Amino acid sequence: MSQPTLKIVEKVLGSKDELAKELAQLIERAAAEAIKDRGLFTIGLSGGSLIKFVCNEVPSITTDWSSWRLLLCDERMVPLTSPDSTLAAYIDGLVSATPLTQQQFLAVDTDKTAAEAATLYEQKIRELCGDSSASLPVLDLLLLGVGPDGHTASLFPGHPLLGEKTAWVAAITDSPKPPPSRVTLTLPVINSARCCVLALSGAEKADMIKRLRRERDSPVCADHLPASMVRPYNGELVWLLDAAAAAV
Ligand SMILES: O=C1O[C@H](COP(=O)(O)O)[C@@H](O)[C@H](O)[C@H]1O
Repeated sequence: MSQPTLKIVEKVLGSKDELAKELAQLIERAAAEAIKDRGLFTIGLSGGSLIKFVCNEVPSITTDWSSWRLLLCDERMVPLTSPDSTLAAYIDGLVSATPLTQQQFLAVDTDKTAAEAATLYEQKIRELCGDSSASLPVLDLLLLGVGPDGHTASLFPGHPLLGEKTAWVAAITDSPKPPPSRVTLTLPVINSARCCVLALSGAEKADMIKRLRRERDSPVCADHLPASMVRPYNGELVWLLDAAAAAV
């Protein structure tokens, strides 16, 4: 059976700073559209290098901040005091620099087991979406990073979680990248979003990106890297690369 066509936009920016500015403009547009159409903007944030891109440029955009609801594409099971906490990094970078409040962020309960936290996080997203019986949520915008191994969120190459079909949020306790215990949005949730942005930067990722491009442009297969399984067929997939990452 042939796969539906995926709408892909790929942009190569000269530097990491330009990438951050492009990303901020995209977020500004997505927020304006979501708020106009639905009165709320739901945005999923990832950790790692993406945090700086978002925190450096997003505070200068024009938006109705009170209509934002921010969740995490994945979170490490560490307390907010840990330097590994993705939520803490965003609170630190965004709450003092914008009118956003900490209550607008959907926190993962990192004091629970990963399995309990995943169940609770799914409930929180169901409440946010206002439809407790929906089969999948339609989040406005997911910002995803890609690790040098091709992982995205906390979905790692060859991991059984890539086959998850029904849960919205899953626990992982054997992450190959530390810390080992995390929760993550699953592929069905990621691929139901209105827009997924992959932010790809750094020369160390260039070889992996060549492989990702090939995989992205061919039918999905079980041995593909997790980042090339990001295919929001009912929305749009945006790749933002800096020149070093895009080098062929
Ligand atoms: O561990 C993680 O890594 C990925 C990629 O991080 P990067 O620093 O290589 O960009 C990140 O997207 C994910 O959210 C995070 O938990």
